This record gives sequence, C-alpha cells and structure tokens, in this order.
Amino acid sequence: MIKVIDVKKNFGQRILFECKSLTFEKKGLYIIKGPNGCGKTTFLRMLFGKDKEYSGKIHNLFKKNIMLPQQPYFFKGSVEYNLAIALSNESLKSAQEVLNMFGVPLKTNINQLSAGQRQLVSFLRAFYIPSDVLFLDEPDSFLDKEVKEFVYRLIEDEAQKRCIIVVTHYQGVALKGNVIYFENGQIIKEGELYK
Ligand SMILES: Nc1ncnc2c1ncn2[C@@H]1O[C@H](COP(=O)(O)OP(=O)(O)OP(=O)(O)O)[C@@H](O)[C@H]1O
Repeated sequence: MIKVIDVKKNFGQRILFECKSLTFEKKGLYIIKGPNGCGKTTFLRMLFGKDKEYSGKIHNLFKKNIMLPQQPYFFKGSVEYNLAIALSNESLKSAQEVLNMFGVPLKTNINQLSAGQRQLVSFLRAFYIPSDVLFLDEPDSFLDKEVKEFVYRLIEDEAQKRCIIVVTHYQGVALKGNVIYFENGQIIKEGELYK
C-alpha cells in the first residue's frame, strides 16, 4: 500500500502540484493522466522513492518496487541478453513468447530494433520481474494498436495480483483502472475530489 498525505512539490519558488490524500492499495491498476509538464513523471518518482524532495508524507509499504522509466537502460548486446540479465528462466520464456508473437527477433542487437520494439522489450523486462508494485512511465508511447491492446490486457490481468501504477497519455485504446489526474496543480482521483 502507498499512502500520500498532504504532499506539495516545488521546484524552487514554483509550486508544481499538491496532493491532499491518495491511497494505492495492495492490488489494482492506477492510471495517472494529465497534460505535458504537469508533473506525472515527478509524482511517479516520488511514489517510487527516487525523489524525496517534497513536503508532506508518502508512506510506501511495498517491499519490492520496480520502475520502468520513460528512457529505460539497455545493456550492449542482443534482445535476449537484455532480458536474460534480469529475468528467471521461466519469466524469460514468457517474455520470449510475446516477442515471437509480434515478430521481434531475439538474437538481434538491441540497438537495431525500432523504438516500438525496444519499448516492448523494456516493458516485458520490467513486467516479468516479480514485484509488489510496478511503476510504468508511458510504457505505450511507441506501440502500435495491436501491441498496445495486448500490453494493456496483460497489465489489467496482472493488476488483479499486484499494484500497478501507469502514467499514460494515450486516449485511443481503453486501459481500465482507477484514474488519477492533474487539474490546476491538484492531483485528484476520479470520482472523489478530496478524501
Ligand atoms: N529537476 C528539476 N528541476 C526543475 N524543474 C523540473 C525538474 N524536473 C522536472 N521539472 C519540471 O517539472 C515539470 C513536470 O515535469 P514532469 O516530467 O514530471 O512532467 P510530466 O507530466 O511527466 O510531462 P510529460 O507528459 O511531458 O512527460 C516540468 O515543467 C519540468 O520542467
């Protein structure tokens, strides 16, 4: 569980956003939306524990936290190597099956993939690492409709077992979950202005 209590985030004199009260439960899908520059990535990093410069409290009680950043790190080498370095044999097989399904070559150097293919690899690598909470920062920006729909269903199913928090811009294909949005510098959960 993560509890956010009376949090304010500033950069110098500028107030970026505030969040009066928000709870992320043990399981479930949370979708963070808002215009460019409103602070979604900043908020995600604060929940993850990477950014600690704010007033108020964020209690993150999850033991194992995994984050997929907007620009994930890749090791020099093949697609397979980039997965094998992070995943158990069983998880590696699951990731490989998805990549085979979408025609992503496993033996190819990671740098030779398209942006969308690389994004799918980085998503699968983060997704198949066991965790209590998974933070995904725009995992879908380069994916085509078919891959996006597949990834969204994977996320939705998995969110029945653990907590997944996603930042996304995309409006076309529905990702079903609790929507959290930024409005006039306030972070609000859909349906309840302030708890
Ligand atoms: N270290 C920093 N110092 C000063 N300002 C920063 C810093 N990091 C982020 N900002 C500013 O905070 C704002 C929010 O940035 P953030 O990346 O969180 O937005 P976002 O909602 O994720 O945007 P996008 O949708 O474009 O990815 C931006 O205006 C950015 O310039």
